[in-house]
Amino acid sequence: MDDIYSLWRYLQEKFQESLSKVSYDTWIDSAVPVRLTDTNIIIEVPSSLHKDYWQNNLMSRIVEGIYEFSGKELTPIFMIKNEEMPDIAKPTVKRNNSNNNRLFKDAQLNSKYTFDTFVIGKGNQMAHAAALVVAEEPGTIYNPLFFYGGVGLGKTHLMHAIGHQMLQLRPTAKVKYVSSETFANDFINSIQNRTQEQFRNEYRSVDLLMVDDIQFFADKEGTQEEFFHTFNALYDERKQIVLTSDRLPNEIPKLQERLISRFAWGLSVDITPPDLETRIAILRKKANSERLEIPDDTLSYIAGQIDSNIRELEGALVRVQAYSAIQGTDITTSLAADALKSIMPSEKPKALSIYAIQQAVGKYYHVTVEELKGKKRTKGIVVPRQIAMYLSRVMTDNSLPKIGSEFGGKDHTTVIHAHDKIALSLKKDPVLQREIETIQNSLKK
Ligand SMILES: Nc1ncnc2c1ncn2[C@@H]1O[C@H](COP(=O)(O)OP(=O)(O)OP(=O)(O)O)[C@@H](O)[C@H]1O
Repeated sequence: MDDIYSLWRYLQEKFQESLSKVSYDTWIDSAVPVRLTDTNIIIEVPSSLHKDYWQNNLMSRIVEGIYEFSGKELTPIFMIKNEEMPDIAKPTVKRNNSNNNRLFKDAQLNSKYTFDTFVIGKGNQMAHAAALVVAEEPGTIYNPLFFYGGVGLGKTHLMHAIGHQMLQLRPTAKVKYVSSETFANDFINSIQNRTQEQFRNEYRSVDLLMVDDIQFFADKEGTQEEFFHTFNALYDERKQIVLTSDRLPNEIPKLQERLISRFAWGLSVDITPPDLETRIAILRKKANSERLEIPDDTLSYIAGQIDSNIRELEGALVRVQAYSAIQGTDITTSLAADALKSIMPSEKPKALSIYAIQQAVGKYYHVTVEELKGKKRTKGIVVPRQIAMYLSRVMTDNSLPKIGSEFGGKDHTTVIHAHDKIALSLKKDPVLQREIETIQNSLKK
């Protein structure tokens, strides 16, 4: 047989003809042929999700392609990047989807949030791949699909992309996207207006239900109850459910156990902040779509300034664009530096107040600022209080006694103790790390 590369090129062409561009880019482009033996071809893929997809959906086509090219029957073995070579896992059993023949236009999708406009990077590769699987094979493999991660990292974008892709493949599908607040409001209105049946018909007849930011279900007992039944009805019918949150279900305070366990039935994928290359690629794509001429070094400069939140990154580009329009000059790195000067975070943002930190921590852990400042020593309050003290110490320039006094007149040694305790826990507790990162990001918004 010719070498592995000619074979691979042949397979690539074959897949290029038969797959959509986004599928090709996701599955084929990310795969690397590693070795050819008498009986196998070994292919490296980026994640277990890619491996599953290959095994479930592309297996017969690749075997066929190899046979066409070489006349040999080889079995592909998929190896996950950076992992030891695995056995061939058994493909997941697929179920059939029931048909739906209503045309549904009111999906509430943002036309800009598609797979085409989504830039894939290390932090979102797995989430993107899972999103594509779900759009193409709703209700079968990953149900529910749960995205979690910090603010402005593309969770909503991916959800909408799933909706668009599914409607493109099945124009009659009924797709519904709502924020968790909309779900809660619709439910409450249906009680007030005695239209509960209509509400249930609406939510339980969709093929794809996407609910954004479900951390806001915390504290809403009745809504959780209703969502539980909506979830069950859809799941039993093998309809796809996609959810997002800023944290994992078991980290959402006051979320019912039975919901937590159901959310774990499917796949939970986190989205982490993009690295520099991805940030540059996002800016470049955005600049191209807006037909902006921006030199590469300027894009790198902007991407280097804003590192945690893509929404802010886009905001920076808009700012630079506006600045250049006002000045009537081209966009250059020095112009970008001038435009962004006032929004650049300093080492320690001095404007941040202890009160703002108390509010952010209180909101996250569902305790009041009064409780944070009070003396109650229950665990649900003590830890958030210590976190708020810790953040006041590291994110502001306030003195220890000043911080103590802002926490209901506590001694400065209490603040030192809180700081040291949280700093120590942070070293070994990834959950706490993520929680604190989320709070810090919300303070930078
Ligand atoms: N990988 C990406 N490629 C291109 N644009 C992206 C990407 N990720 C995010 N964006 C853009 O960043 C902005 C913020 O993304 P999005 O609203 O999806 O974030 P989010 O994670 O849902 O945030 P929140 O938690 O605040 O709801 C959007 O304009 C989105 O299009």
